[in-house]
Amino acid sequence: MKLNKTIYKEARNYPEKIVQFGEGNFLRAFADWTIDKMNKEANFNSGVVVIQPLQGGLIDKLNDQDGLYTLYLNGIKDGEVVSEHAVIDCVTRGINTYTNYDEYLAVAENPELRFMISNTTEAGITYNEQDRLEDRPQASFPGKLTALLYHRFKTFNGSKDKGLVFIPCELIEKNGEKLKETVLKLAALWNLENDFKVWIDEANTFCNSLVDRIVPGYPKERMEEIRQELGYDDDLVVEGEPFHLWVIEGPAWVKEAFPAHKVGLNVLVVDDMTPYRTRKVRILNGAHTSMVPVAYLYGIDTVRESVEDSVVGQFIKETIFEEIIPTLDLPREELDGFANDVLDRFRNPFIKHQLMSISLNSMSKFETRVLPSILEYENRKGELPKKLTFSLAALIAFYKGERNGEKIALTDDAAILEQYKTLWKAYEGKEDQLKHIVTTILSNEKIWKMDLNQISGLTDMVTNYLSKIQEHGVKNVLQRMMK
Ligand SMILES: NC(=O)c1ccc[n+]([C@@H]2O[C@H](COP(=O)([O-])OP(=O)(O)OC[C@H]3O[C@@H](n4cnc5c(N)ncnc54)[C@H](O)[C@@H]3O)[C@@H](O)[C@H]2O)c1
Ligand SMILES: O=P(O)(O)OC[C@@H](O)[C@@H](O)[C@H](O)[C@H](O)CO
Repeated sequence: MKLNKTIYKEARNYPEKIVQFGEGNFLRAFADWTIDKMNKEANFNSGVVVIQPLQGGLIDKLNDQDGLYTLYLNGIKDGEVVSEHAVIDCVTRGINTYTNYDEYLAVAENPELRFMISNTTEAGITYNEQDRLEDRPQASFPGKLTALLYHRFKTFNGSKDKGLVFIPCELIEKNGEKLKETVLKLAALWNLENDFKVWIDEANTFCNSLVDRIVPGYPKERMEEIRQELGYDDDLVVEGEPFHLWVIEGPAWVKEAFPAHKVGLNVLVVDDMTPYRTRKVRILNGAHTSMVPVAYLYGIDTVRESVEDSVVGQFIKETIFEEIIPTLDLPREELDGFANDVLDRFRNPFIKHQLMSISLNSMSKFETRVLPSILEYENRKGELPKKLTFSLAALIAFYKGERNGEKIALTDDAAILEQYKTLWKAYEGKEDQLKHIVTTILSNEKIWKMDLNQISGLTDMVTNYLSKIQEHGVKNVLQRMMK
């Protein structure tokens, strides 16, 4: 028996006021949970129409379940064990733009539409100059969005009260500003009239936002147990931790328009989210991204096991407290407190956060989440941080795509994977090739936005670590390093 509105009779029908790009785990466990709570406890009365940004995805499953799914929140909150689950019913329908483009465009014609929420990973908010207004659909998320907004602008003759409030959740700096800038760039590329650009600018509000909740996603291994507990089948069960924080940088009126504070949620509307963002991205995400290649090649599969392992755990703690925190400007006590909470969250006994799931697009994540700590450490101390540099070497080894003779299912940009494939193919155990691999990867300015070979000593240090990793394996090298 599959979860749907026939078996879940409590499900309500809400008017669609929110369009959401992305049907992934995070948005369902965080943004839609927030909306669901506001609907149920503050009469927010808003439904969410979900757009699948890529050709493949979960939209068919979502529609098969009438937009319903079960969310589990498991962890420790204020020292108490929390384990709760609920059916989220704010999603009205899902649309695949590749098969139902007209239905997609028609979303723009709804006068009640008020918000846009997105999470298309760090790879999503990009300018694609191949996109055209006539495409059905445009390849990129901003391309699709610009077409939708243009249709709205036309439908309502540029009416100023039909603009939207944008709250993107992608973990990139100034996500709202970047999205607006990309939409305007596409409007220029497509030669759309100036009035449209003015409408984008004046009738719409692009907020920047920062999200925080660990969402490992579909609890594959516990599904039999969960099915027994729920008494129905649900292909979209999603699991997250109770902790949540959503910092929205925007005008003060957004707080009333999106009244999550009224239902006691940790959703802040602020003038400047920079300190929150830097702290979270560098400490939490930075620790995740830097631990992945090290811990995975060490032979560990999950975050909790990594933190609890005596060697890898020590590596992670020293990385955070000795190499990341000293590069940040908030009071030390506050940073230490946040980092200790993060380590507790990583130890959440209920959650099996797979390192491989965090490894998605690790190259761009390393650039945004870890590289700034390396650069700032070097800037402040005049030397390179050893553990973060070791992690960079381990990352290059990780992209060889093999752990103990088994293939690693790498997921990243096709061009990056191709580059690694070519480089590692030419290696064939030749020591001098390692420096070539490192130099080539570090010089990829598309990834790093600079040539990392220019950082004094980095190429040699990474090559040296990579050479040791190749010869002895991460486990042996790390065990010696952490003695
Ligand atoms: N899972 C977490 O713990 C968590 C917590 C905070 C933030 N996030 C953020 O959420 C993002 C997604 O995480 P998730 O767990 O929902 O992953 P997911 O794999 O479940 O969902 C990914 C979503 O991004 C879309 N997408 C992927 N690449 C895209 C591209 N190039 N263009 C447009 N859309 C694209 C997919 O269609 C899908 O909707 C992460 O990259 C991260 O920025 C996740
Ligand atoms: O979700 P990603 O893939 O961008 O990054 C992996 C994790 O670092 C991330 O999901 C954190 O768990 C999250 O950002 C916590 O709020």
